[in-house]
Amino acid sequence: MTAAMKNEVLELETKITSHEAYGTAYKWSPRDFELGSALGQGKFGHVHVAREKKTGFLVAIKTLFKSQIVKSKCERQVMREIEIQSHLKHPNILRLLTWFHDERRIYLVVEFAAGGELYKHLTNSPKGRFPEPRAAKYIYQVADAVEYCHQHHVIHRDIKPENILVAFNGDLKLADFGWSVHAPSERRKTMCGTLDYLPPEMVKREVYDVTVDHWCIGVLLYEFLVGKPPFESEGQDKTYQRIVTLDMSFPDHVPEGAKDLISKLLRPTSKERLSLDGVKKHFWVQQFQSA
Ligand SMILES: Nc1ncnc2c1ncn2[C@@H]1O[C@H](COP(=O)(O)OP(=O)(O)OP(=O)(O)O)[C@@H](O)[C@H]1O
Repeated sequence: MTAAMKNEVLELETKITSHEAYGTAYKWSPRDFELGSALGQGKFGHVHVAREKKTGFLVAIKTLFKSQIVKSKCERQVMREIEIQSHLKHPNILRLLTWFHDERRIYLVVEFAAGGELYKHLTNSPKGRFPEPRAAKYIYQVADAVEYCHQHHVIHRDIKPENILVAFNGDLKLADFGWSVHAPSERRKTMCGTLDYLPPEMVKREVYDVTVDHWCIGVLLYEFLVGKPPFESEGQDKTYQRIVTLDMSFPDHVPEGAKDLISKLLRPTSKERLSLDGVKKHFWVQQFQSA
């Protein structure tokens, strides 16, 4: 993206978030957006690409039906997701630009990630895995985004390829804060997240802290390079068993540097896990940063 384009995007983004184009008291409504094609189906409604009429700025609009939220007793979870996401401003975190609601629906106006789900990029790659430089670049961006979350006392808790989107310039955008929490020093486990990405302390329903995300980044990197997560098994019990005993192995093609990094993240106890700054500075990640 050229500097001029970057400025333009920034300017339009500011207009939308500050309501500058309309004045600060402006109340957004669906009439301000021209709805385009469907991007996907969410739990409580649909996601569409849309154009803000006055600025022409492309966004994604996620519509949530209030009745469905109430029926699933997810009011608090949805409000927490909105609350958390509206405060996070980082280049690798999907921006919630603004939101509004009417009698039946909540509309979330979010940054448009033209590349779609990272999961699809992974499955469409040759052999279902990413080449080393791409995996290293991605893991740096995820580590940077998650480090920012932790600095703002937010634990994501559900990092996986399905919850990461790709922007039009190829940068990653961490999304789906549905399971994230404001992090006190320690929390007691509530069962959530994908089995394959659960750390041992969550499997054992013990207290956990921000380093659950460090573990997930280790699983993510393994999946980037191997094409499947390290503890994937036939049944749920077997997956749990493999997680708590750290029963994993690397195929021959995984480079030594990446093995070293994954092993430093997939450690049984939280204190042993490499810091996120350590991930960004790891020699295997660093060697691809200028590439
Ligand atoms: N900002 C966006 N830009 C591009 N595509 C998007 C965007 N937001 C969502 N999508 C697409 O719409 C799909 C559904 O959205 P999303 O995952 O946010 O819904 P959800 O309610 O969280 O569903 P689930 O939790 O089941 O994934 C995504 O998988 C993605 O393909």
